[in-house]
Amino acid sequence: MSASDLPSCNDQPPVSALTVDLRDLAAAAHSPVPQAFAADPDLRQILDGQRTSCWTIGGLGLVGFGRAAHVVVTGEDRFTAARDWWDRLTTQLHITDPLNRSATGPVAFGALTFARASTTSSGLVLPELVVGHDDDGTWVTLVSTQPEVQMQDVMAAWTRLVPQLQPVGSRHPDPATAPVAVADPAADRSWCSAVADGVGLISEGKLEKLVLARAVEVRSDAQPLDVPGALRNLAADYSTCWTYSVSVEDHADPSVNRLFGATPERLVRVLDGKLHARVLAGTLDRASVPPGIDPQRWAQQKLLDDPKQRAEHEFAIDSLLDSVSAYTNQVVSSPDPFVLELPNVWHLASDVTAELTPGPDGTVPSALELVEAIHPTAAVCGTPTHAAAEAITQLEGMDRGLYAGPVGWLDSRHNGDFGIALRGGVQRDAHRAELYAGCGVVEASVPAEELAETRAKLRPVLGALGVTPA
Ligand SMILES: C=C(O[C@@H]1C=C(C(=O)O)C=C[C@H]1O)C(=O)O
Repeated sequence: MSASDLPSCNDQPPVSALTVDLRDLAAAAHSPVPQAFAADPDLRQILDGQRTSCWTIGGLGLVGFGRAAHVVVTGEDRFTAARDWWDRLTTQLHITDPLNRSATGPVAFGALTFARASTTSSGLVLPELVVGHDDDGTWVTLVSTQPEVQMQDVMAAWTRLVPQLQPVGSRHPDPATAPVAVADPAADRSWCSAVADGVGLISEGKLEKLVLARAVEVRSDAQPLDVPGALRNLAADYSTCWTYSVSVEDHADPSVNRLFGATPERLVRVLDGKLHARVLAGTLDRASVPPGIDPQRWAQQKLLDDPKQRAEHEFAIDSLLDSVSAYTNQVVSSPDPFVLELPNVWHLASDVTAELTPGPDGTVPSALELVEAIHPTAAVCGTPTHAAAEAITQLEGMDRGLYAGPVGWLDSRHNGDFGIALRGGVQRDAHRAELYAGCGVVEASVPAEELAETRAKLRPVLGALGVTPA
C-alpha cells in the first residue's frame, strides 16, 4: 500500500510554514514563552503532554505538538511511499524560514516497521508546532492551513499546545499504584529454546549471526500508564540516548499505539551532506561486575578482549559499511570499537562518518533514502540479512512492529536523524504497553545469558514507567 493523495487526515491540508528564532518569539509583546525557557531552552522541560512527538538528547533535539498532517504506509515500499508523500507535501508548502539550516522549516517525525511483512502501520507525522534546539540556537516552526502566518499565530499555537515548564529530573510514581510487568516463565523458556535453535542454525552454517527479541507486557490497573512521565524520566536519566516518541496513527485516544523509548543507537543522521552513524553490538550488564573488580577493567576484558563480543560487533559494523558503500567514496570509522557506558549496560560501539556522494543533479540522498538502504543492520537482524530475517520470523513467533525499526525525523532539505527503536515499546492503550528487547546470537551464545541480557536492556524503560522490580 502506498501513501494516498494529500491530505492524509485533516480536512484542510497545511499550506504554509513559518520558522522563528525563539529569542524573537520570547521578546515579542505578550509572548507566552516563559523567560526561564528562553534563557535555558532545555527541551526536556516541555517534554510532556499526550500528543507529543519527540527526538531529544540531553535537552537538544526536536519536540513536536499536535498534528498538521500524517501519512500511514505499510509493506515493502513503505520507505518510498513515505518519501514521496513528504516530498510532495513540502513542495506544496509555502515555507518562510529565515534560519534555513538543518531541522528548521517543516519537519516530520517518522517510525517504520522492522519487517516489510509487518501488519503494523509505519508513517510520518508533521506536527503543527515544533520546538527545535541545537548547539547553534533554538527555533519554533508553525505549520498552518492559512496562507499567511505571523508571529502572533506562533504565539497563539504556543499557548494552545506547549505544556507548562517541568523541572528536568526523574520522578517515579507511588510504588503502591505502580504498574507491573506480567511475568511469563513459559514464554521465557520458549524464548530460550528459540535462542538454542538460533545457535543450531549458526552451527549448521545456515547463518552467522541473528538477533532474537522478546516482548514483555506492562499493565497498570490502578491508574493510566504515565508515558509522558516515562519520557521525562528517560530523557533525564539516559541523557546520552535519544528519547523518542511517535504515534503514527491518528487515534482519538492518543495512548493507542504510541511508540516510545530512549535508544543508544543512531541508525543514520544526514547533516549537510555528511552521514553519521553509531553502531552498537556487544553488551555487558553493569550489574554483573564482581565485587572488588575495577569496573572499567572488567568492561574492557569482557567486551574489547572477548572474541564472541568482537564477532557480534564486527557483523554489525560490516553490514553498515556494506550498505553505505554505494553512497559514499570516503568513510571514516575507528579501526577498533570503544566501550560506551550507559547507566544500565556497557556496549561495544563504533562511530562512523562519511561524506555523501552527490548524484548527477548535485544533491545527496535524503535521510530516508539512507535509512531504507541501511535498515536492518546486523545489530538488530543478523548475517546474512535475508536468512536472518526469515529465521527471526520463524523463531520469535511475533510481529516486531515498530520495535527495532527506524525512528527519527527529517526536514525538507534531506537532512534527518534516525535511530533504531530500541529500549522502549509501544503503548497499546491507557493501561497497557508492550516493551521489547533482543540480543545478538552467535555460535557461542548461551540462552540463559541472552535472557539475562534482555532483562538488563529492559531495565531503563521499566524503571521509567515506575514498574516495581519483581
Ligand atoms: C536488539 C537490541 O539491542 C541491540 C543488540 C545488541 C547486542 O546484541 O549486544 C546491542 C545493541 C543493539 O544493537 C535491543 O536493545 O533490543
